[in-house]
Amino acid sequence: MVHRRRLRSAWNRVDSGELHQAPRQWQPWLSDTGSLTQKIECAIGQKLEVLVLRDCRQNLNSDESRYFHFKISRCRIREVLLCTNGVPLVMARSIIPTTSSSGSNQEILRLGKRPLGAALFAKTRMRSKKKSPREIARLDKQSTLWKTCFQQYADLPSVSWARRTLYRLKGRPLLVSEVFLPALLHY
Ligand SMILES: C=C(O[C@@H]1C=C(C(=O)O)C=C[C@H]1O)C(=O)O
Repeated sequence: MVHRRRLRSAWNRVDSGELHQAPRQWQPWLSDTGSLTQKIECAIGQKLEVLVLRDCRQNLNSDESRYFHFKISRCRIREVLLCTNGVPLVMARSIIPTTSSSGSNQEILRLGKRPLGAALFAKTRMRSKKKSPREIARLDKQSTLWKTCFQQYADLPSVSWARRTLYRLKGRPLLVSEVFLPALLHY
């Protein structure tokens, strides 16, 4: 009998004590619970540039399918680089299931070059008091997310620290993965 090879996942819950495994300089970025866009813009003292690499319906990678218990295989995926003065600071990949971008969410998620955080952290939006579940990972060339991001961003360092957060927009899930790039440490 062929046993399904258990998908290797490098992800650990940030509140499971794994944060101290990360390099000290990445820990505040991995654990911050507010808007990443706002945190970066505060650090750089100006608005971020959002370079949209892809924003279309695609297949999930194996890690993401497993995260959603294989219930969804194809949905809207948005991949961006958050830059300042043309220098990438973060690569982000957001999984937006069809059910999460329908109804009144459809207009809210019509983003273009606006950062997703502007929708998720809008003052007008009631935010649930519950903390959004957060995982962190040390990505290398064997990591599923590393391989997925490298297809869109060839300058991705061979070892990168990342986080992924399950946000909810009007109760509907969005999985946001963010890979931190070396230039962010200049701020
Ligand atoms: C979720 C946020 O939005 C940021 C912007 C994104 C985008 O525009 O696609 C994706 C992830 C984040 O880095 C945030 O600011 O916290």
